[in-house]
Amino acid sequence: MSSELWKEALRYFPGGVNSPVRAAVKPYPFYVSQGKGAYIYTEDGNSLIDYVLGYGPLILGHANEYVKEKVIEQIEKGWLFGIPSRVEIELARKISLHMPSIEKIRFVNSGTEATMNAIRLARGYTKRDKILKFNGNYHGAHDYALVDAGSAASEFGVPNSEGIPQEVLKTVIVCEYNDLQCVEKKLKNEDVAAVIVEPVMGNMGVIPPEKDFLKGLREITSTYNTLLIFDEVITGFRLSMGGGQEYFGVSADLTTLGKIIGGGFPIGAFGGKREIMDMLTPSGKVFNAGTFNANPISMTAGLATLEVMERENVIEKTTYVAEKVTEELERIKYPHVINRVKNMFQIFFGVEKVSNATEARRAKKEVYLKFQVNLMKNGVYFPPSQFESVFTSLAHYDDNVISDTVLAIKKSSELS
Ligand SMILES: Cc1ncc(COP(=O)(O)O)c(C=O)c1O
Ligand SMILES: N[C@H](C=O)CCC(=O)O
Repeated sequence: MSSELWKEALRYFPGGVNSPVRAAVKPYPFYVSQGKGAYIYTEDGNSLIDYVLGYGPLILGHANEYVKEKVIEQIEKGWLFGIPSRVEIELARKISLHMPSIEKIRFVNSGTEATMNAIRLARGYTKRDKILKFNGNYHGAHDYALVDAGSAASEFGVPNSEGIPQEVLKTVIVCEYNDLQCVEKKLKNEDVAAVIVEPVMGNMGVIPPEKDFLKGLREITSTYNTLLIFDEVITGFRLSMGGGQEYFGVSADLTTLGKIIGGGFPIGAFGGKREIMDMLTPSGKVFNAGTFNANPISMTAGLATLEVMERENVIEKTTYVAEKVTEELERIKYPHVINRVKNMFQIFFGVEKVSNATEARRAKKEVYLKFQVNLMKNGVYFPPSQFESVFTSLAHYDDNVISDTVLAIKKSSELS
């Protein structure tokens, strides 16, 4: 039973969990025993249609057969060598085919490592110390990212984590998302190595960039010789095969990836212009290394996932599901706004517009939570936090899954 497992977990893990957002499920986290397709199955004998999908990586759904076969084939051959293997080249080739701004890439093990290293590389390349990020953007759990951070950092009231040296904090400048004037002013007055941005905010709920925001960032950063880093850990291979860059028609100097490119196994990557990437060790003097970098299991699962995505028009199918689900959400009587970009979305109650983190924080979180708990009772799992995104997968592209979701929304909409 989940209740018993939870009691024991509280003995072993701080706050009972190994990543804070998992503790946001009310009244206590359910424990998952299995996942298949669009469904997860709990230790309490319940099944739920899963719209969290491991917080984004599982764009094909749980335990996809093709990915599973490929991973098992790789396991038969061995799972870690600390020696290069063919599959890392195959995955790099595929990524760079779809994302031409990535001329060279380094595989690491999480989105956190990806952004941490991309920032270090930007500093090494520009010989400047400062970076600019946006309020509510989440770039992982390292020191330079935990300033006005979204996701669980906002959910648990610590957008600015304790334990980060003042010297580090002095190097991080924050602007409001969609505020180009702020960016222009800061870049004019300070020597900034890089602007790092989520092309669509997916860690304060979902917040799209306003028209010309990303293009504006491109222009301003070019003017001041500041690098533009697109953090596409969520949006890469989700908004389009070429990520947010292709979708919005803006090219970044450096790109960080994670989630989907590992097919559900631990992954991170950062890549970009050849002349910048060549500053990395061993060709250059900006250090990065990792025992598990480019491990063959994550490479294989990622490659298999991208192969399915190419074959099966996954982005359009997952977008269709998101359209159907949000059409039903629109019918909810309680005042709300829904932000959706392709196959990622979130609903905010009690506000008329959410275009940045400050506005997202004004939404009625308690109403969202009530809705989320109602949905769980009716067989659908939305993120347990207002500050996460709802995701759809290929496995959701199924009439029964969609109609059961629509029914669950109807039954869960009494919120006053
Ligand atoms: C945009 C973005 N960047 C970076 C990260 C960090 O990735 P990871 O959790 O794999 O460290 C996340 C999610 O956690 C993310 O959504
Ligand atoms: N929003 C985070 C990543 O996108 C959620 C994952 C986590 O914090 O465990």
